[in-house]
Amino acid sequence: MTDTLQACLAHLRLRDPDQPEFHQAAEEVLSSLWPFLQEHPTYLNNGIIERLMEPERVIMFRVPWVDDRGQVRVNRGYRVQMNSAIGPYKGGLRFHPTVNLGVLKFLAFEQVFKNALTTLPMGGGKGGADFDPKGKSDAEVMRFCQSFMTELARHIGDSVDIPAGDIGVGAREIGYLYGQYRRMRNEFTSVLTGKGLSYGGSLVRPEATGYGCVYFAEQMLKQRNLDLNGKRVCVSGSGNVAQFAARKLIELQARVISLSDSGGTLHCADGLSLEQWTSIAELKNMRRGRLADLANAPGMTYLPNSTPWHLECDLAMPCATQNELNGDDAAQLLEQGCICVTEGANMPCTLEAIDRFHEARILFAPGKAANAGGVAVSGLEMSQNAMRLNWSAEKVDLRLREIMHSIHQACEKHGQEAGGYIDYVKGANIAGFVRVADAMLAQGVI
Ligand SMILES: NC(=O)C1=CN([C@@H]2O[C@H](COP(=O)(O)OP(=O)(O)OC[C@H]3O[C@@H](n4cnc5c(N)ncnc54)[C@H](O)[C@@H]3O)[C@@H](O)[C@H]2O)C=CC1
Ligand SMILES: O=C(O)CCC(=O)C(=O)O
Repeated sequence: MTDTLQACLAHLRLRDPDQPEFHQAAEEVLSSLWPFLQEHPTYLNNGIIERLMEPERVIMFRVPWVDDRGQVRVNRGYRVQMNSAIGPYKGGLRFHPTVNLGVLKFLAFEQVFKNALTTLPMGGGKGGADFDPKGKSDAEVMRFCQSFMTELARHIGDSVDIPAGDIGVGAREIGYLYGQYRRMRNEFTSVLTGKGLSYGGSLVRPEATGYGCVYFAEQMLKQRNLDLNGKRVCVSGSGNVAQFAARKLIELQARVISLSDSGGTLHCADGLSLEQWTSIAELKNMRRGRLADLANAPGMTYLPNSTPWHLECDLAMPCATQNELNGDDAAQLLEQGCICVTEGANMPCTLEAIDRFHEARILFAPGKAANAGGVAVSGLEMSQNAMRLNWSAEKVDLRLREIMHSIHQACEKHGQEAGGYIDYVKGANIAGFVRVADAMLAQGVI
């Protein structure tokens, strides 16, 4: 399998032909790692690549539940336990109709490298279901979560596998999932992160992914003696990551000129104010509405069926979902003068888009580095739970900043190119890989 990069990728495609997202994530990682692997043949000779590509375990299960009309519904649930060489499996749960094994394998694979970059002892995993919480009542979501956890509970534990949120799984879902686990096991442990503050959650966990992404962008700009002050930033998405990225950007005097959802883009040419941000957060988190509902709000223009990438901006922060920014979008961003792209979502840019950013020598950071703040603070939530105490928001935020800074340093160290350009993709992949691969080598062929 490992004779050449192309043979390796061809083998993966042949083995699981219906998993294009996983192939894409593998291609991104392996292409940038390949020269390093040639220089360090021990990894290839010990089958590290073959083992990294194959999940340690995949759990797939039926999730039956009853809707508000009394009808029995069935969804498919999953947990991909990808790699536990450096710690228990850790990674979110996604509830979205597009969830399938290939999507979760790509997310779990990315998570392995991301968690290693945080320097905390966490392996990688990801799970979820093809359940769509959109349009469901709270009672339906609760019954679904209880059924999902009834099966998942036998495969997780605070030293085994610690899930958290992702798309479609926020505070409400984590609460229902945690309640069911506690009821079944009769124990109060750190088996999930992203918990509510009243039952073991950490301050700053809800904000951490978005804030961390902005801290990372600050470090990137610093490379070129720039800062966020006055910069126009296109943010996509309007969920957890997008909201808190936008919030921190506003705090740091940047101009957030867009947010989006799957229906379209909200354009705010002057930059979102804190009041506008608050009304959007309330719409999304409390009323679970669509951005189209704000079409007539003052100072904002709603662009139906549109992504934000044609808007004139200095920075782009894709924070919605995978492959939301393609090669043509990248070309448009470059044409409009964008100098920095920081991925808040997991794999939001296609391989073609990344190639364009690299060719143009602009700053580009992959999600596994830039959005690692969320899982990092999940790790801090686990530490606080284990010590049975709570840290202040200031303390958690400071640790988050330090971790994002150290990830940036690791990218700089391993991603240096001729002329001082930093290839953050290469840097993040090599730094994450070495930590996991060395632990695998030390533990023998398992
Ligand atoms: N929540 C977390 O702590 C972390 C999340 N991520 C990643 O960040 C991304 C966003 O996740 P969250 O904000 O947690 O989820 P969320 O469920 O809170 O928000 C998802 C957002 O994406 C939008 N969206 C979904 N599909 C879309 C599409 N096709 N086009 C445009 N918008 C679309 C939704 O409308 C929503 O605004 C995902 O890629 C996730 O894997 C990464 C690291 C941590
Ligand atoms: O906080 C966590 O454990 C998971 C976060 C996550 O799913 C991600 O980093 O993509």
